[in-house]
Amino acid sequence: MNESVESPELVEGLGTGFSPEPKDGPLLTVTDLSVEYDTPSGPVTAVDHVDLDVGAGEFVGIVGESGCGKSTLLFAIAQLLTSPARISSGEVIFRGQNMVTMNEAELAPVRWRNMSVVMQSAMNALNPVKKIEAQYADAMKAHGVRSRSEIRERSQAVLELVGIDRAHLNSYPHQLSGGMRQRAMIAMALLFTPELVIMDEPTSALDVVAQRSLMLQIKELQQQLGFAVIFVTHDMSLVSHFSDRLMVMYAGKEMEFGPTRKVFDNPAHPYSQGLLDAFPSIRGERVPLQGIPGSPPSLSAMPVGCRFEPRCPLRFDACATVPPELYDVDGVQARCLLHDPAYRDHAPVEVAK
Ligand SMILES: Nc1ncnc2c1ncn2[C@@H]1O[C@H](COP(=O)(O)OP(=O)(O)OP(=O)(O)O)[C@@H](O)[C@H]1O
Repeated sequence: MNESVESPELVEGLGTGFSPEPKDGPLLTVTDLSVEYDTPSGPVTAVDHVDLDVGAGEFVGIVGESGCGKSTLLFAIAQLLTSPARISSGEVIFRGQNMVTMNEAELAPVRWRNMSVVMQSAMNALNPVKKIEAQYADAMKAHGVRSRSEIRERSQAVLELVGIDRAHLNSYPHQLSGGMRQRAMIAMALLFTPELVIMDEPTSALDVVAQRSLMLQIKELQQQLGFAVIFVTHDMSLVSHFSDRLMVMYAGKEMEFGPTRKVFDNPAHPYSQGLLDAFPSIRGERVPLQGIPGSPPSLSAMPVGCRFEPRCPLRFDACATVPPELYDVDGVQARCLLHDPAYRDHAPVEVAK
């Protein structure tokens, strides 16, 4: 968690919607959350009984390969799922209220004001035929801000907060560079200084240099304004220096969840280790990269034991039949039988190449 959070009142033009006092308990508690997609051959489970908590001002990263359910989880948290997806179990308690049982009218004031979402691509999220200022104004009007001077003042403040000159309020999205567009979209998510900003790979369309600079800026804003972040990415090294805690997802389940440093320094799950080996580190020595052989299972044909078993270099017989629980490994939760006292001393079998 961030220990030195400045009051957002210090940021000119942004004064409301955020309370810097620590709250009792987590800001967000997700319990037993499952999401199903209805398909012609029956429902498939993309998010499978996931638990997650996020504290006020905390930065939580969610990593995993494509298709492991990260975006579906984010959309389920923000109550933005649309058919054929639906929440089939669980709760999303945000600021003491269960968002799963709230209707659209109840959710509307919470979204943006208290919780906002930054999508993968600004080109898809921003309206290409409207100037930035008009898009910010629409968002504020939809949340009851009527004063033109307040709208202008806030729009300028958030844009400058992300390092873009206020003159660009007059620009169309295509007149901005890719990095600026992503920044403009993040600025839009900060119009009401929410307590939680949910980010779905906001840097994925950028080159490595722009990616790094946007990450630094997100972290800086987070520390300045004190909001919590859930940040989804497939690139584990990207969140390594920014997140307080890290959740590693695979095939709809959390495989490992704990303080980022611990997960990086000593991954408790072979899948986390595989992800770490698959991406170059932003800093540090150069080592040959290794991918994880094979691909994630199909949602309609999940392995009965551990979902990672078919690809796991440390698998042993029981992994094929016994679904692992989450085990506590020195303050990190890991879903791997290697940490079950009954199997801990089990010798891994040789993996067929
Ligand atoms: N409309 C749909 N119908 C059926 N299955 C779907 C549908 N949309 C997504 N899925 C499946 O849900 C699973 C989770 O997808 P999701 O997009 O949440 O994964 P992700 O980890 O965010 O991937 P990415 O990094 O590529 O965005 C995938 O297996 C995907 O094929």
